[in-house]
Amino acid sequence: MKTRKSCDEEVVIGKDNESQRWVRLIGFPEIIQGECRRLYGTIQDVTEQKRREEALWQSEEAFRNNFIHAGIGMALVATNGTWLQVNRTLCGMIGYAESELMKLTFQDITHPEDLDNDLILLNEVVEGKREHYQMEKRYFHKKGHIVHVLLSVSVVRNKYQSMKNFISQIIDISDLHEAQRKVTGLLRTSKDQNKELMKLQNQLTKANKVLKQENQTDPLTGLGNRRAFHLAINEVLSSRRYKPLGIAMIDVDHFKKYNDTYGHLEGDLVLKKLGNVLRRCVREQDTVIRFGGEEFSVIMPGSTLEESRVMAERVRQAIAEERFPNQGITVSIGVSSRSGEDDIDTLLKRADEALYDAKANGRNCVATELKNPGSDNNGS
Ligand SMILES: Nc1nc2c(ncn2[C@@H]2O[C@H](COP(=O)(O)OP(=O)(O)OP(=O)(O)O)[C@@H](O)[C@H]2O)c(=O)[nH]1
Repeated sequence: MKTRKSCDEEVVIGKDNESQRWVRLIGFPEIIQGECRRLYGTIQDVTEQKRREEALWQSEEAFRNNFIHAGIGMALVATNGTWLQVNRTLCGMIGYAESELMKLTFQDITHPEDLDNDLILLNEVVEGKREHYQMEKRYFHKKGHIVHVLLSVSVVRNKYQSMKNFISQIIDISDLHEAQRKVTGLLRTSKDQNKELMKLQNQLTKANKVLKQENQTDPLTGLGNRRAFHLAINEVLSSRRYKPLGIAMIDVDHFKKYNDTYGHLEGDLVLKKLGNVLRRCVREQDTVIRFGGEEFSVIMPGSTLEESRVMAERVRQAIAEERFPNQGITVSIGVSSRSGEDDIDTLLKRADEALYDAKANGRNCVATELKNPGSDNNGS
């Protein structure tokens, strides 16, 4: 009233915090003869509006503080890629001063191999297909080296929902990337080493197999040797499949004389050929062994004494009918068959005794074990 001017002010009324309110005072003085006689005006309660403004200010202040002091890189980026605002962490991460970075776009410092993917995703945000995207990408540091980052981009809109710019959060994952690279390298190396190890192991297994084979094979005839005989017998005895087990011991007749007459090498040829005849005569489940010298053996799983005798007779006949160089060859055969829980030695001893009998009976014949003649095991 004293100044005689109109007023428009916002003031606080009320005594304490709880009752205090903001009001807007608008007044016009009525001046008559230079004197202010009356005052027209309005008083509007603007407390809510004031509170909203305060909340907005506080939220902006919080965002600003977060942005500036964030431990990760943060930037506001224009839709054309220009940096609008960057924080200190981002500048430190890629080695640029704030003023230098503001003259660039994100495209300028992005690795060319990552740029297309980044632009595709950004475009999807511009087209409204997505509000946000995240990707791993590479920036070039000002000094030229690569910085691996995890980038998260969100759109910032104005109050009319139009796109204003983008806000980017950028985390330096170079250390993680390096660790990953080392782990991958180590895995590859250990994979290569494993491969090499497997190869060596395979070679070793093959070599062992060959060695084992050689260890159990008679080099002259290619038949199993005495070692193979014991392994084969043990295998049969440990299996419950075949209860009866026939053994034939086969010995060449007058072989000394053959050797003396035609020479040892010719004798070898006879032994070789005998091996082939034996192989030809036996069944699939039987095993032919060169027991030693001019002595062979046939293991007949599942064969009773009589079945073994029949088999032995077939062998004897086949050999007697076979054409050998120089002269015909005959063999004497002793047969035994497992009865009860006979062990190998007992079985062999009985077959040997039968062989002795065959020789004594004039050779070129088959004799069966004499002991326990009634023990022909029929497998039941
Ligand atoms: N060529 C050759 N002869 C062998 C081999 N092993 C053993 N002999 C011979 O086989 C002969 C066996 O002779 P003997 O044990 O007297 O028996 P045999 O002359 O066959 O007489 P009987 O068995 O009684 O019919 C010996 O002359 C041995 O040298 C071999 O690998 N090669």
